[in-house]
Amino acid sequence: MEHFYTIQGEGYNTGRAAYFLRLGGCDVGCVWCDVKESWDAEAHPRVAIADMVAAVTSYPGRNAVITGGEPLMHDLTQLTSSLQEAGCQTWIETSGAYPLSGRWDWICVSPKKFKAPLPQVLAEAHELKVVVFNKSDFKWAEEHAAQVGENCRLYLQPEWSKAAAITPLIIDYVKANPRWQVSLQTHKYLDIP
Ligand SMILES: C[S@@+](CC[C@H](N)C(=O)[O-])C[C@H]1O[C@@H](n2cnc3c(N)ncnc32)[C@H](O)[C@@H]1O
Ligand SMILES: Nc1nc2[nH]cc(C(=O)O)c2c(=O)[nH]1
Ligand code: SF4
Ligand SMILES: [Mg+2]
Repeated sequence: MEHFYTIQGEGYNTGRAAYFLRLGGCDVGCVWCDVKESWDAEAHPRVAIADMVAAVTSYPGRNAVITGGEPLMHDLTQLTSSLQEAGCQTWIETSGAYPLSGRWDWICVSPKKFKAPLPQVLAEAHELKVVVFNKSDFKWAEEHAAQVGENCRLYLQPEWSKAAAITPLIIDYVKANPRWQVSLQTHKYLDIP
């Protein structure tokens, strides 16, 4: 759908330069999704893997973030192999609703109520990033934290349109439950892509 070189704004790798490859197509249907224009895969042109890799390596950073849309609706085996052969780290942003394909250096799973994550994907996550939309989401976050591996990092991220009200609740929750960390969509505060 689009690709751009920027700073990873969210989660464990916040602040690091990364090239984002946003793949079209998602049927998860989050009411608050901040990229609804990505949902219809047919609305976006197909791009050859070699061209994606060339775009990534035309910048000095060597971190490639595959996001979407829901990137695991595509078979990512060839794309991730090609990126790694070109010397890139492969990071994914996924809801976990589809089976994992591809080879990954960092897997961020952001589970959704609208289409449940698969247990196998949660088990592989390096990072669990739960978007908090209302108070009941803290309990829901804990239910998913029980399904990840013991070294998985745990993040709570305010839903953007409710950030003013929700961020103070997240701060209190993390102070009381310190295995969780705060994740903000820092690129939106920085006004970068
Ligand atoms: C647009 S999604 C694309 C990748 C994948 N479909 C997913 O949901 O993880 C990228 C990240 O943005 C988060 N996100 C989307 N809309 C958001 C919003 N309104 N506020 C906060 N985070 C949001 C998602 O939870 C996910 O972690
Ligand atoms: N800067 C920046 N960081 C991000 N982290 C996850 C994003 C995404 O939409 O997947 C995203 C994004 O869209 N921009
Ligand atoms: S799974 Fe990701 S891309 Fe799909 S609707 Fe939800 S936030 Fe948007
Ligand atoms: Mg985004």
